[in-house]
Amino acid sequence: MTTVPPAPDPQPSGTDSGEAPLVSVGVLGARGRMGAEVVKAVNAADDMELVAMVDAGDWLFNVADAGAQVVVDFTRPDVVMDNIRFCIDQDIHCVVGTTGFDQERLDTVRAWLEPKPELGVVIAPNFGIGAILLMRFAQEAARFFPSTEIVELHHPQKVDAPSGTAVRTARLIAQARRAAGMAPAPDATTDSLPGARGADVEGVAVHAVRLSGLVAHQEVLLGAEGETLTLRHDSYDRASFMPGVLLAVREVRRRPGLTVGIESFLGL
Ligand SMILES: NC(=O)C1=CN([C@@H]2O[C@H](COP(=O)(O)OP(=O)(O)OC[C@H]3O[C@@H](n4cnc5c(N)ncnc54)[C@H](OP(=O)(O)O)[C@@H]3O)[C@@H](O)[C@H]2O)C=CC1
Ligand SMILES: O=C(O)C1=N[C@H](C(=O)O)C[C@H](O)C1
Repeated sequence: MTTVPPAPDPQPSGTDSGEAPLVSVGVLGARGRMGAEVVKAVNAADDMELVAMVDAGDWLFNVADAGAQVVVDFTRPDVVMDNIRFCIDQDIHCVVGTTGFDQERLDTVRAWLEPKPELGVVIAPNFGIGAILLMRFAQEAARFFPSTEIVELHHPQKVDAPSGTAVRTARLIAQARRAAGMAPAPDATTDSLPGARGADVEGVAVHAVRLSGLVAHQEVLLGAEGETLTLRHDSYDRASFMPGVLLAVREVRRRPGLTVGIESFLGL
């Protein structure tokens, strides 16, 4: 797919009317499930203009040639680092929803940004407001419950497991448990089939379900003697991620450096 200019705008810059200029946005992964939703959302936003859509096999320079100020990336964990590097080299701000970021990758992006103090990159494993609140609630609750496990449930086309959201939730819970000086969660299992107890993310068990009919869902199960607390979030439609994505596109140009998660944009 080559660069596809948006429908002509009667006042493309917004400046003739005295309004703020439109933010020029390029979308990477534009033909994918999330990318296509971002294209729709940007086209519907009256303060943005879509200047480039790029997918696998397309010429990445299209986003630079089209003058994108902000690129939104929903591609794949195995290509996203190259895309970010490219955007930083081209002085383009980046909003990244693609998953697969560990501490090493985040440190690498931070290092790439050092010589470009005016540039912003936002990397968020989940732009859904409910999912962000679930992470916060889980973090708050963790210190009160000796046991915490995570079950994430997604559509079967998802390429990574566990989900980026589940990994981040587990890390936040683990951090809260460490800060509270808690012992490891009780678990007497000595004999199980490999995988039966899920993945171990900093001491928190994470279980991944892939099921036709699902979109993106997560439960955090917390247990103490005689009681459990279950926190659950459901994204039934990818439209649920769009308010967060558009917020990040608006914020990224005034947030230089690397921002992980959009909690701070929401006042959390
Ligand atoms: N942060 C958040 O809120 C959310 C994050 N995600 C994450 O977003 C990512 C994408 O998810 P989803 O949209 O479902 O996946 P899709 O597979 O539907 O979309 C990814 C698209 O990117 C394309 N692509 C692959 N390589 C490149 C490249 N080098 N340059 C440009 N495009 C490329 C793919 O093409 P092809 O199929 O030909 O490879 C595909 O069209 C995943 O990591 C997912 O976990 C998803 C939902 C919400
Ligand atoms: O691939 C998906 O669909 C999703 N990916 C993100 C993740 O891995 O956390 C966000 C959401 O769960 C949907």
